[in-house]
Amino acid sequence: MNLVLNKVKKSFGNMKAVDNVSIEMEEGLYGLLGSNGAGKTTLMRMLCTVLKPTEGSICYDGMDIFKMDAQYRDIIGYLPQEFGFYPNLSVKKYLAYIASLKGLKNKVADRRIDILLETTGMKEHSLKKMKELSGGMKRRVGIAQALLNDPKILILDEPTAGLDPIERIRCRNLLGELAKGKIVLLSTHIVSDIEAIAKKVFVMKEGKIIKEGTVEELCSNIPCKVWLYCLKTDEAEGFISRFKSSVSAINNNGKYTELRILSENKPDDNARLVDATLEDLFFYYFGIEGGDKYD
Ligand SMILES: Nc1ncnc2c1ncn2[C@@H]1O[C@H](COP(=O)(O)OP(=O)(O)OP(=O)(O)O)[C@@H](O)[C@H]1O
Repeated sequence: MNLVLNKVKKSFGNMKAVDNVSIEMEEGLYGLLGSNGAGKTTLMRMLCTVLKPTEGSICYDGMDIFKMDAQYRDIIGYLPQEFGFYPNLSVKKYLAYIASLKGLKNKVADRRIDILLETTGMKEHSLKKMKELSGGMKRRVGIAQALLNDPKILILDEPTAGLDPIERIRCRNLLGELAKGKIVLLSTHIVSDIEAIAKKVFVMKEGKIIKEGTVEELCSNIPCKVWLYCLKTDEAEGFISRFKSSVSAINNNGKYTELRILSENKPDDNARLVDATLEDLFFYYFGIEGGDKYD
């Protein structure tokens, strides 16, 4: 099973939202990492046949997905950033409604819904109305609706957006489990969403995939050095303002402050060289404005 994108482009007028993307995915979970406006949603919408590429092809097991048409849509599950939301339906009724839209027979739908309520930890909330759910619960229902047809390909656009840290961990664990036997592509601008679970990460910037590889490969090939430097907190401010655009993390423990600095040169005699993390890589390519760890 594979999904192959060959020189895929999508333009809106003169704007190249996706620019010459060629990637290949097999079974497993893939992360699509990029800042706001990088082109992630546009790419995902093409993978779901919601949008047609301006140029290039997307093939599933060698077949053009746009020619496969309904046959392809039967094997795909999609969680858009904003999914259709019926506030007065209970979770169970909402899932039954989406199942009927997807053409599932009642008996099959009932069985799938029971399994998915269990898998997503929503069983005890199944009679709650959609409007009564927390952000995390809504995302879990969103994942459940994408899984109703037991898809071979699962496309999730920022599934953890707006979740608190506990819900985010829960969501991450669930997705790690779900990836068995499927191609899962998850977009995010939050490194920790994919760091531990992605088989491979695609880094997207200005419509292009600028890097791809396992987390280890990406981190070991970051084109600069990463330094850890611990200094007294009252001395840190001046140092930070001097190295501002190179400081990827600040950890203040009261009396002392620890800085991660991306620099070719040793920033201070007492700084020590450390291994890069995916967070450092994101900072290297997108800078301070690129992500929002607390989103
Ligand atoms: N229908 C459209 N018409 C015109 N421009 C569009 C359209 N859809 C997307 N764009 C533009 O294409 C670029 C990529 O947008 P896209 O939504 O794919 O990025 P993204 O990486 O998903 O960002 P975010 O994380 O903010 O959702 C942006 O500059 C956006 O304004």
